[in-house]
Amino acid sequence: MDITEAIDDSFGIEVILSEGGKTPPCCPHGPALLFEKVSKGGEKGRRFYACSACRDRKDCSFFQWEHEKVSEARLLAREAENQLRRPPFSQKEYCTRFRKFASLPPDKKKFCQDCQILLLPGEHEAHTSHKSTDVSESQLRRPSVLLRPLDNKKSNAQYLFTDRSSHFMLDTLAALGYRKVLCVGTPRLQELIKLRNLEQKHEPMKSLLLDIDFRYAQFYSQDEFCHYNMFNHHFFGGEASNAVLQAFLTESDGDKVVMVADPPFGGLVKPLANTFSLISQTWRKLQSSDSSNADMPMMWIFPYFFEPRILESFPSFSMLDYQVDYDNHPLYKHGKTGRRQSPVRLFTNITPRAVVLPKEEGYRFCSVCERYVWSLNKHCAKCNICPSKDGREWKHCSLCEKCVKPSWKHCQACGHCALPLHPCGHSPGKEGCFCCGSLQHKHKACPLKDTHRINSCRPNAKSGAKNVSRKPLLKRKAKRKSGAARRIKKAAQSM
Ligand SMILES: C[S@@+](CC[C@H](N)C(=O)[O-])C[C@H]1O[C@@H](n2cnc3c(N)ncnc32)[C@H](O)[C@@H]1O
Ligand SMILES: [Zn+2]
Ligand SMILES: [Zn+2]
Ligand SMILES: [Zn+2]
Ligand SMILES: [Zn+2]
Ligand SMILES: [Zn+2]
Ligand SMILES: [Zn+2]
Repeated sequence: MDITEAIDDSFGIEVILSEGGKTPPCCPHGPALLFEKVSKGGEKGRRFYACSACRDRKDCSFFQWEHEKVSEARLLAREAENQLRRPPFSQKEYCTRFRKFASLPPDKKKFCQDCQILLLPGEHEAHTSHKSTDVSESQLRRPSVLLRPLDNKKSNAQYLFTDRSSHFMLDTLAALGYRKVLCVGTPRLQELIKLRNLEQKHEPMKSLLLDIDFRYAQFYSQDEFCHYNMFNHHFFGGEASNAVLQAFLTESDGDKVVMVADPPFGGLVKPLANTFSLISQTWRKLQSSDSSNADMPMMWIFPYFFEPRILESFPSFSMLDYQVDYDNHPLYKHGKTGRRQSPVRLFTNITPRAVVLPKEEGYRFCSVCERYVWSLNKHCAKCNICPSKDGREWKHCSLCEKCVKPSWKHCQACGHCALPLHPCGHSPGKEGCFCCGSLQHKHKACPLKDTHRINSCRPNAKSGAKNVSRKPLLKRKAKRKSGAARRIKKAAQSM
């Protein structure tokens, strides 16, 4: 039995976080997450453990029923597999290697494209049949350019910030007085911070990168990089890495710290929120007593249609109108220049009016909402908000008494606004409640609403809950959208 079979006949999957003190089994990505099947009637199904980080079982096939007895032989095989998938060097060894590499003459500085590793002199021979390239000083300072972005659509596609977006974020954080940036899954931001320090034009900033991609370990010292899984707050380097985080979060000499996280798109909100809360708690414990109630300043970069779910976990967060865009993503471009506007936004507990969005890019300040908004996001006097979420100009419907997407029309039969081609008359929706499957009510009225909170409530039967990828969502007219893509698109439409 594997995860696909386990969820094949199911209606939905829910993540169960920390119930009691049971230690979860480990896959190569650290402690597995506990999931629960939810069937159409809303009955709870069997619980099982699966990998926290991989949404494709080709990347990690770990599966175990909650109360399954696992034989000694299987445990040993598992441990062997976990060992096999560890990085070839420890962080300390990577640092020593880097120092050696940096001191090599320019013509000896080689990088193996196939193995994605910096080569030391004695190692060239073993890579002669591989494609290797020279590494310049400036390339060594830009690992996110040197390394091939991971493009595994299902588990870990690496989308790197454009200069526009990364400079905007860094300038904003610097202007707000932050001197330490905890970079969770944001290697390009960390790189920019280090480059900026070299210019010696600004007050120096410190950064610590936490990322699952251990190729980055080659370029950073032990207090600059930790091999980390943000879905279970797992440090592959154990206690030593945890100590690095603690030291970083300690605000000595008034160095204010902020976290910036850009998780993979299909990442489950609930475990991510749990991780960010744990980081905030660690930060709080390290503060002087006067900030014992404060929350750690955070920016969580995620698509706008996850707003309800993020706010459910972090009610003090606001979604900003700023459109984050990516270099290696042709469709996720800013405003008018790209084929589409990027749906990726900043969610933050920093006061929105303090985050000044650039006027020259088309943002303006709304004095009523006290935040910067996108030019097409016009303030509605009736709703008394700037209502647009997706960057388009929304319009007020007096019957619904709220602003709706420009493409929506008020439907008399349904009694609310919807896309002109919606499955009309099937109120509360042809597919009923997306939480428990009942056709009698909508999610809002679902009696199980508070018990069934998962990122994407209902997986497509075949593709499974974990098949959430970043790319398919972007292809508006993809021939056949994955279950996840359909779901996320639906989430976007229902907003
Ligand atoms: C969408 S990319 C964001 C990159 C960012 N925009 C930048 O330019 O620096 C997601 C990042 O999270 C990392 N990542 C993916 N899964 C992760 C996990 N389970 N734990 C920690 N990091 C992860 C990836 O290696 C990648 O660097
Ligand atoms: Zn795994
Ligand atoms: Zn090689
Ligand atoms: Zn407004
Ligand atoms: Zn309105
Ligand atoms: Zn309406
Ligand atoms: Zn209708």
